Amino acid sequence: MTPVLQTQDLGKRYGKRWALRDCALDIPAGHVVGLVGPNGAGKTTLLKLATGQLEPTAGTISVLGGSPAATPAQLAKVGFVAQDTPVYAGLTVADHLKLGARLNPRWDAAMARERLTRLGLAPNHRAGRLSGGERAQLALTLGLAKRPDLLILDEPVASLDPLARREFLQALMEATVAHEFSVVLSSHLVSDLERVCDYLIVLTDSRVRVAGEVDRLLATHHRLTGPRRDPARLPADQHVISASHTDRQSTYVIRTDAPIHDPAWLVTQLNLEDLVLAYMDRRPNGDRRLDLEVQR
Ligand SMILES: Nc1ncnc2c1ncn2[C@@H]1O[C@H](COP(=O)(O)OP(=O)(O)OP(=O)(O)O)[C@@H](O)[C@H]1O
Repeated sequence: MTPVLQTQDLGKRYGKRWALRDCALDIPAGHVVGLVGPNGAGKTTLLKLATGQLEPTAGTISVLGGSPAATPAQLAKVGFVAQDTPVYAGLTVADHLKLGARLNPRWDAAMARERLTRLGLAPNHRAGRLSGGERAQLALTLGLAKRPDLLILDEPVASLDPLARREFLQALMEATVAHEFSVVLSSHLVSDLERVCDYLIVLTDSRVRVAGEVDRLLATHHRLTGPRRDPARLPADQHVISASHTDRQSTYVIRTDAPIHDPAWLVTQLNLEDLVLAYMDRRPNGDRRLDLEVQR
């Protein structure tokens, strides 16, 4: 099956500063991909490269097997809702639906109408007078109604209240099941990602730190707690992701495919938030053997 997103040595530089570099991804179709990382990590840059709004400085990127935004057919396959959920301030809600129907070959008019009615967005309401959250709901509805093969959402739920966030993520999940499309969404809200994502990318300092299916990542990462131990004394197949020590105790987050038999360690499983935080931990980490791991 054609990957939804494939990059090789992908990089983007603004002036002298790399916003994204050495990015290698190969994401199969059919996933809801969570993209997470601190402010300024390069998430929006990656999403804009994927939608053809930015050109790479280095490397290559292919989306659904094609060059981003290269042809009308490619544009029709990819939906994008930007971080600031832009809408046309002078147009009404109904105008947006008419425009969507005219511009998108697979437009789902019934779904868009039904969803906006349920959300209480009146057709004659000017978009410029909507609240931030209502504007986001309009933009997200347009993204869903486009019925793309890949929907890219840059912090889609940031301006929504908790109930609206839950409703949107539920609708997104139902739509992916019903219409079998892929989603890439960035968010700082790991609990939201935990609810909907089955594939994770962690970006920090302009680089992909980890990428892979959530189940596999959770099965291969563990927290080890026990008597203080130097990282050099860990088995070679245990790759240190993060480490912290007190005088007597060490705590490691490691990645390994092998079972852990050492009785000195208390081994605990991680949840998605633990995993993300371990990769985002920027404390100096002595003998860190691996800080970049990409899995399919
Ligand atoms: N147009 C631009 N010109 C110069 N630098 C830019 C530009 N856009 C982004 N950057 C820089 O590139 C880096 C990555 O920015 P990006 O917006 O991709 O991060 P992000 O992970 O999406 O951050 P956030 O979580 O805060 O939205 C940042 O250091 C940012 O200042």
